[in-house]
Amino acid sequence: MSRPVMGPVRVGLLGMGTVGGGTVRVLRRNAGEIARRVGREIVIAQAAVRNPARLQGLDLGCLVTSDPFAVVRNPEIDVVVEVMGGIEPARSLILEAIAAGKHVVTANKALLAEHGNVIFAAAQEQGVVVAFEAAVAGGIPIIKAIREGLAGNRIQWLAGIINGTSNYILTQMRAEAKDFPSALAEAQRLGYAEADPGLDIDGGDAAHKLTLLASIAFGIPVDFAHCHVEGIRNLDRVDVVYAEDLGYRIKLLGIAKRRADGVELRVHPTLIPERHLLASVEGPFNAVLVDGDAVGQTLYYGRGAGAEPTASAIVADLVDVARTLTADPSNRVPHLAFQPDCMSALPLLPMAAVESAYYLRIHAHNRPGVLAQVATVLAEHDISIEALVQKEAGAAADVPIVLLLHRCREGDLDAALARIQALPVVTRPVLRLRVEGLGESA
Ligand SMILES: NC(=O)C1=CN([C@@H]2O[C@H](COP(=O)(O)OP(=O)(O)OC[C@H]3O[C@@H](n4cnc5c(N)ncnc54)[C@H](O)[C@@H]3O)[C@@H](O)[C@H]2O)C=CC1
Ligand SMILES: N[C@@H](CC=O)C(=O)O
Ligand code: NA
Repeated sequence: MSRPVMGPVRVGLLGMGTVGGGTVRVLRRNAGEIARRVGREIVIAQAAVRNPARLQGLDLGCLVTSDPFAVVRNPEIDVVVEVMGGIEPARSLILEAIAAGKHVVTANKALLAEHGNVIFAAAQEQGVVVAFEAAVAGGIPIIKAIREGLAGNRIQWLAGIINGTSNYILTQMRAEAKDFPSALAEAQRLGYAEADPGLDIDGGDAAHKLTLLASIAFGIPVDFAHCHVEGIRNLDRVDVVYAEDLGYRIKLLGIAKRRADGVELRVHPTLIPERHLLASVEGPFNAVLVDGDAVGQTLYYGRGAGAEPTASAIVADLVDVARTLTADPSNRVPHLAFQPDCMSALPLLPMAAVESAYYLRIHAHNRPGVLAQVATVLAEHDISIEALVQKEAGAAADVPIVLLLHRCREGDLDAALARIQALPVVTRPVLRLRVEGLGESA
């Protein structure tokens, strides 16, 4: 049977930076392959570029404007691709595109984590798609995997390395013996870091992505405000070395766990056993481990950042949108994987309710009896010590004591830590890291 000939899908591109440039290249290079998949061409009909004069002779083969609203208001555009980043004007542009009945593809995890509920509700109302595969773990098709591939499962938990910059820094500190500032400078030079690298090293970027993952895994509204966020800024190379001595690697993990009483949603540096698959994810790579009741554990690995890996996800979303342009909106895959009127009201739990094992680095005066004081406080809170590392102090006045603690409630540890911190022998803020086995015994 012959197929009706349809004109191209016309895309309006907002932003021509790293991801925008990659999207133009991939769409062009693979145009024939994409048309074979979709049954029609996907072309960029108009692009908004902040400074068109700086395109330096690069022929985009389309209308170019410096006004992104002109793209959104162009009646010839079917799909808007937002790869400018930031909250405004991206938020207003996307809402206006939706109101005009246009589909949207975006890589903007910050915007969706903070304003996703409003944006997805508006899209639902208008019967258009807001696709966001590029927003989480770049080129890894993790949204597709969870929302569609694992749709038969009750997902129990997921854990991921979802910030390439932090993972690159931790790898450099461990494998190349680099200190934190020079590893960060290198990550920036290589283009992994956000414009504001604070979003990477303080955990905000990973938390944006984790918030979106938790929504599609558990069918809960997007709730970035209640995600616990801790980055790697306060880590020292000594922690990486101590962790290694103890048989662990430190990774910045995003963890989302469904419990009977609520959902744990937390981003923090975490010690994981060095034999665990996630421990060997190095450099700027990302990996997400998902545990479903039917399938068990599945692991997704690949490049979480960079021009073409991220463009791979943008173009895949464009293909998806192009394929569903003529479909009845009520038959589309829901934005957050579950029907909007079937979202769960499970609360996000405070960290005090989380149970974990812990790593502590305590600096104290080099005197007899210090360890006994610390151990007594822990014992009074029913917290037991699994391992202890104390290097030869020599003549040093201040010596780090590193402890691995058995699993306990974080609220109990908080109470014990307040007392340990107040001991006159303790000289600096105590560093506390969580230790997770991720399905294996920690
Ligand atoms: N770079 C990466 O590896 C990844 C980036 N993302 C997300 O993709 C988005 C874009 O990131 P990048 O391409 O790396 O940023 P970028 O800074 O390289 O590019 C953004 C571009 O948008 C342009 N722009 C900003 N405001 C504009 C305006 N009002 N009018 C016209 N142009 C405007 C800028 O001039 C710049 O060329 C962000 O939301 C980012 O978080 C997501 C996954 C990976
Ligand atoms: N800065 C981010 C880029 C992709 O999302 C990262 O390092 O992962
Ligand atoms: Na992705």
